Amino acid sequence: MTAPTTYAWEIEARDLRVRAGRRMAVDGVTLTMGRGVHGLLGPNGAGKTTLIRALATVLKPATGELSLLGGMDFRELRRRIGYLPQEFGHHRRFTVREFVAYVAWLKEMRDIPAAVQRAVERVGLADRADDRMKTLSGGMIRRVGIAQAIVNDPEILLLDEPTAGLDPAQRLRFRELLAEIGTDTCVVVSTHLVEDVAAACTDVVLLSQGKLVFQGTPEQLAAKGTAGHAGDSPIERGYSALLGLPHRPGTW
Ligand SMILES: Nc1ncnc2c1ncn2[C@@H]1O[C@H](COP(=O)(O)OP(=O)(O)OP(=O)(O)O)[C@@H](O)[C@H]1O
Repeated sequence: MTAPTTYAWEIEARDLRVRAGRRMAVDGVTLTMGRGVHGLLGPNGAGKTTLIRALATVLKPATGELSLLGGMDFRELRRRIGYLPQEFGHHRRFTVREFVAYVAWLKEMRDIPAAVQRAVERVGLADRADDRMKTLSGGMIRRVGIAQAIVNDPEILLLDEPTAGLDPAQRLRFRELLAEIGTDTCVVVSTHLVEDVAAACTDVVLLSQGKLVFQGTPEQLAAKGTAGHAGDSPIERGYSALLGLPHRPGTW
């Protein structure tokens, strides 16, 4: 049984600063995120991974406030969060089922076999559930990563570049799954693929150099762009406009 919701937002950050090494990689971010799919965008080094790691309670904020699910102790919080890191470590000799069950066990779940079966089915790996991880393709391993993140039906789901390594058909299915999960969960998904955001996100959060540049709907982001900005689609041009990237063919 889940406790009744007693908070206004699943995620609430106020003037949040988080260090990565010696650098303040998240540098004064204020935002709120509720249910829905929040696409976290930004150029390399913008601070997306660092923000997600702070939301996953892996990194402790240097200053500012971060309230997750209304504030509760870390152990309880971690049971209610799902997290797919960018570099997803797994045990090559574990089967898919063993690995997802192991994560469920770490989260102190009850009725683990049923939850594992459901998570594995949701990512389309039921027929590979008893195969060892080392026999899977890169895209399938990514899907196991998604399965372990959703096995506890989290209230906050954090996915750091989950579509890396997925082929186009898998990406489409993944977007559907995100939309499904986002109806009653706060999903934060970092990506470099602006078209993923347009197709799957209810809300876009754009970071640059550790600061929040924009938060709004994909349509509002698209409306920021003009033909003079870099990009193949309205939303990419909106992204470029907010980052001040002019259209300059032949340059990086
Ligand atoms: N462990 C570390 N030590 C030193 N600097 C770090 C460390 N981790 C991250 N950084 C720096 O902090 C900044 C933010 O990094 P972060 O990984 O959060 O960005 P990102 O938006 O996820 O980037 P990418 O899109 O390339 O994954 C970068 O300048 C990065 O070089």
